Formats: sequence, structure tokens, C-alpha cells
Amino acid sequence: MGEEVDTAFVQAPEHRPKSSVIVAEGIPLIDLSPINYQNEDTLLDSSIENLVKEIGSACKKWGFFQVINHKVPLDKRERIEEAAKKFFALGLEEKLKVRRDAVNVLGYFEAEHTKNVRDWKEIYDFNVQEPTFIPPSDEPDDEENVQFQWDNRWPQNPPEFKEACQEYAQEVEKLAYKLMELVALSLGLVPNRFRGYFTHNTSNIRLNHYPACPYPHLALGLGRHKDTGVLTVLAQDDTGGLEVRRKSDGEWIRVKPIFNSFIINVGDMIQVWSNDAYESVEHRVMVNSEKDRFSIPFFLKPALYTDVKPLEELLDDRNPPIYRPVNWGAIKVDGVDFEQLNLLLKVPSSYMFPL
Ligand SMILES: O=C(O)CCC(=O)C(=O)O
Ligand SMILES: [Fe+2]
Repeated sequence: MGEEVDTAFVQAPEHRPKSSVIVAEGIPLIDLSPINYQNEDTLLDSSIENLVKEIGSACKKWGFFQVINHKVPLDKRERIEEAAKKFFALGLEEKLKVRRDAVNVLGYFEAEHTKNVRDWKEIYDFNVQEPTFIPPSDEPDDEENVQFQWDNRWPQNPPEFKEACQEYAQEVEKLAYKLMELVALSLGLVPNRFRGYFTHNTSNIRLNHYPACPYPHLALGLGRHKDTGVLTVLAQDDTGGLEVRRKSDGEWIRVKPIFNSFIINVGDMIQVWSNDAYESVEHRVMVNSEKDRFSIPFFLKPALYTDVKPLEELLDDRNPPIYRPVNWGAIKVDGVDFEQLNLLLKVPSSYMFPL
């Protein structure tokens, strides 16, 4: 890029970062030590009452919180962080060998746009289930149960990349399921209420690299957006730059990096399931002119055949459903090709149709 900023990256004035940053009174910090998910049993609600309350209130007030004592081993996190740095440090030609395309959305991509403005970053995506079979229905004998399949695109270098990614994915997935038990309890549901939705999950992990940017006042690392899935478990490095839209007044609040913590946020599907008890909240990423930034979100997503709709247990005469059911695949089996499937998965909030 030359002297002039490429206009593709330039945010409209109202969406540009302000020079003053609000960090005070950030999102809630929650200590997860009361849970022990090494044991495979579901949670006992008596021992974790306070924790459940904290989670419920964070989901309601912010849609975002940070967790510590989450039991994801630090060495696994450091290993994927190192592997990501080494991968992004490769030459462009090498990275393009695993570039995503119209058929397979997984792999490397350097030209991501959010709301039609280019993001100042490069990414690498992989799915947690490998390969990801996507039965459009959970009926094995269903004649129309054509199997779609996505394969991860693993780069040759660095050699430890694939293993580092897979090992980290297993750990962070466990944490996500445990968090979903806490979310369920906080809504007055049985702890494993959500578990069935993830049998053929479409969860993925993204490695984000935000290079230092000479135009931090014009461009964003990632434009404002909400996460489409169920729940996001995000590892950010110590650079900082994530901002969350505060529900009370709409101000952008910077999320302070805390060593070995994860940032958790509610996605659109929890909003629908909870019939707006919890809301998916907008967030964005600043870039800075001196430092690169790396982050690793895990996006928890259900099976493609899942009908997302407000949970019956939460509805009554005074709380009627405000969303109509929409299929996560949102499409009929007939005539569906990979491209359409991929496109649908990428359209944010496309299934959120208030009645
Ligand atoms: O990099 C970050 O801190 C946030 C990333 C994010 O919001 C996303 O990828 O959806
Ligand atoms: Fe996000």
C-alpha cells in the first residue's frame, strides 16, 4: 500500500474510532473456579448458585464478560498463539495455498469485509469437527439426508500448526459447553438443555492477525458487528483493541486484556432461544499504528438442521415468542449447493425475524 490509504478500508465518519477511549468499569470479570468440568457430570446447581447469578446478570446487562480460572491449559493456548504467529509471518504466496474459495469457506483469507468496508486484518478459519458433515436432517434414514462436507485446509507450515489447533479446539469447546450449562441454569433451564444442538455442530475457530496500521483513525481491524452463532469464547493478546457497545448508553467500551482470561459473548442464537432475555451485543476492533494484534475466537454453532426458535419453557401468555422459527441452514435440501450453504452461514442475523 502506498502513501494514500486504500479507500476500501476507510470507515464512514460516524464509525471511526474516537481519540478518547473509555476503559473504566469494563465488562464483568467472572471467576469460574466453582466449576470442575474435568469430571464429565453435569453441574450441580447447589454449589454454583452465585456463579449462575453472575453469569445471568452479565448476559443481561452486557452480553459480554471475561472469565478466569477456566481450566483451559495455558500451554495449549500458548502453542496455538505461537503457531498462528508463525503462520501469518509466512510469505503471502505460501498462505494463499490454503486460501478459502467459493466452495470451501475454510482456510486463509486476507480480504474480509464487514458491512462493505474492508477490515485491516488477515484470518485463518478451521472447523472443530473434521470433516464437518452437515446432514440437513438428523434422521439417518431420511432419503433427502444428503451429506455435505467441509474439510479444513491445513497449511504445511509451521509443521505443528494442525496439532496445536486441534488440541486447543478440544479444550475451548469443553469450556464453551460448560458455559452453556451455566447459561441454561441462569435462564431457569436444566443444565444440559442445549447439549443436543451440538451433536453435529458447525463450530469453528478463527485466527485473527491485525497488522499495525498507519491509519488507525480511519480504518478498523474489524468493523462493528454481532456474532451470529450461539456463544463466542475469545482469546485476545495483550495489545488490546476490542470494544463493546455498552447497552446502557451505546458508548464503545474498551475490553482490557487480562492475562490468561477469555472474553465470552452471547451470540444471536442465544438471543432467539432466550426470546430477548439475553441480547447479542455489537463489538468492533481498533487497530494501532505500532503493534500487531492477534486474537483467537471460538464460535459455538449448532448443527445445520437446527430450527432456532424461542425455547418453549421460557414462553407464556405474558412472554409470547418474538421470533419465528428459522432453520440454521434456512434452506431446503433440494437445489442446495455448497456455495449457498456457505453464504447462508455467513449472512449475519439473517434468521432473526421478529414477528
Ligand atoms: O479480535 C477480536 O478481539 C474480536 C474478533 C471478533 O469479534 C470476531 O471475529 O467476531
Ligand atoms: Fe465478533
